[in-house]
Amino acid sequence: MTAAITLDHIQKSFNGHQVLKDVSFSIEPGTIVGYIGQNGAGKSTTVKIILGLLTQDAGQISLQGRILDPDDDSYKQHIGYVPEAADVFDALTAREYLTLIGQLYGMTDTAAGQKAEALAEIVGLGQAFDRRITSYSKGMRQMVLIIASLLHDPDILFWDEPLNGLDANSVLVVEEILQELRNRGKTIFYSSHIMDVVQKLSDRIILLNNGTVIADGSFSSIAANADTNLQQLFNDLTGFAEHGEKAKAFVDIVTEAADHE
Ligand SMILES: Nc1ncnc2c1ncn2[C@@H]1O[C@H](COP(=O)(O)OP(=O)(O)OP(=O)(O)O)[C@@H](O)[C@H]1O
Repeated sequence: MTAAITLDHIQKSFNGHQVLKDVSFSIEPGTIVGYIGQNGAGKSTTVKIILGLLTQDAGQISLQGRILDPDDDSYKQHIGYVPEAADVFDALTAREYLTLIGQLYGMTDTAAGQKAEALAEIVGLGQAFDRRITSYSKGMRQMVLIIASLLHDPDILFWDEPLNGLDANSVLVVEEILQELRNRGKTIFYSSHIMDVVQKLSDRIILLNNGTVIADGSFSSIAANADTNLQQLFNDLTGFAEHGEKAKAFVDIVTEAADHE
């Protein structure tokens, strides 16, 4: 089977600091991959390189068996992206914004508008669909981004913190949507810091630390024993043991009597 995503020895530095030292993996279609790592580990950088928003210093990327060519962006038709921090044109209504996105992917405005409205209705945005996005809550904006990433029915999804700002009910809906997409052969590559969700949803977990992949596999295959959970495993593998001491030292300083002028 042709891999959906293949990274072959990717390296990337910023200002002399090597963020990605040597990152390689290959992902089969129809897989949900949780891409995890500490803040600043290089998760967003990896995704931006795959999407052509950044250029790697070394290494090769293939999507659906085709080596990415920076001069040919036709592969973007097959990709959906939810960025971690999105610039939405929030002076537009959701209808206007999503119709515009659909058009950028080659849909007619009628088809894009109708599809977006039907999706918005299902996730509870129907009544707000013709309101400006400036008036939306964080969770509502996130749903707009999720719809925007799916309008053109892409094969591969890159979602950076897709559950950002969503309430508990919306999280459940999005989790089910992810699983349904996977069941229909889509590949989902997402990053999140919510370890219980990553543990529950991911067919495969890839843990990035110090610029390399230090764990890669299903949760049961990377867990040392059956009693652990992904949060514990993450702490162990990234060498982070002293969270209690850190919290105490932090609050000691907060509550320390200060000299005031
Ligand atoms: N355009 C840039 N210029 C300089 N440094 C950058 C740039 N983009 C990212 N970095 C640095 O690269 C490192 C990795 O950043 P990245 O955003 O990929 O991390 P991340 O794993 O996604 O983190 P988080 O979980 O906090 O979102 C950080 O040290 C960041 O400061």
